[in-house]
Amino acid sequence: MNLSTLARTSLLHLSPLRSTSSTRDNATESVAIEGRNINFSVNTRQGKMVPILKDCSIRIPSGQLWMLLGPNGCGKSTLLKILAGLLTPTNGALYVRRPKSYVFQNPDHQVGTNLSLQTPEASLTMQVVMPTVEADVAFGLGRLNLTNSEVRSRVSKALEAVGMSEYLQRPVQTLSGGQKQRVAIAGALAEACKVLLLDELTTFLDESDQMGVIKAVQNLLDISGEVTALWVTHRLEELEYADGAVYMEDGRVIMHGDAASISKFIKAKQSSYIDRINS
Ligand SMILES: Nc1ncnc2c1ncn2[C@@H]1O[C@H](COP(=O)(O)OP(=O)(O)OP(=O)(O)O)[C@@H](O)[C@H]1O
Repeated sequence: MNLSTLARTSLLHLSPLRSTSSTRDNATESVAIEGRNINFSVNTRQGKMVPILKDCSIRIPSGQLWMLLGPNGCGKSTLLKILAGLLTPTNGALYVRRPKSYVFQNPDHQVGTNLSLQTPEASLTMQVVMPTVEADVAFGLGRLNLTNSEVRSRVSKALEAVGMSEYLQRPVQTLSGGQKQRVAIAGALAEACKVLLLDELTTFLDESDQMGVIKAVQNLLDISGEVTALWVTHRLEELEYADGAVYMEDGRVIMHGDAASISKFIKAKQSSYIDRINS
């Protein structure tokens, strides 16, 4: 999205909040992600303001895996990019625990890339080919002033958390799509990232790679107890791995809460749509 097309913004930064809901055993009571009445509009070339997000509010407890679902074009990626700090909302209030990391949809745009660009809101990564998985995960640590043994320890723990320890010396370009996604997540973890914003990671993956990535994310949340993940997906079946979910339509948050209720709600909508087109 072209930043020059953004409308004037009025963004309030929230302080860390407390939550009363918690479904993962080791979750704390604190909130890792909160957005209140987030609006986002773009100006078209004809000078018309087009609303993309309309009064979106979400609240995600720390230590949990939540999924963000909805039809094509409903605003999922836009909301995720706002949470990542890559886009600025037109107005609303926002809190996202730091450090936070946005992982791209296409693994080839993420792994072997890692040329970091820091903005006040987020870090962006650009493509530079790294020879091995170890070098790739370690790359972002270069700016942290760590000793070699600290770097090795962080890389090894991060790769262990995503089940990729045995790939340490593998050239990145020989990995499958799902393995590249897991290495990208390990890179964020090695930098002690507390919030993972994951944009349709499983879109380009086959079923076994898809499961590998979901399990890796679940595993690292279980191990750390303090990493929170928000996962954008189209796949309803992935909801069974989530602690909670947000369902959007036409730029609005329609439903927000436990994954089972949202799954039921979406299935009911789908079957009523199928009934309508069959009648
Ligand atoms: N710069 C822009 N100018 C005009 N419209 C835009 C711009 N960027 C995004 N949009 C529109 O905003 C809407 C939301 O886009 P977004 O990519 O957030 O949707 P999404 O739910 O992630 O879609 P998908 O599931 O297809 O990836 C879409 O209708 C898109 O066409």
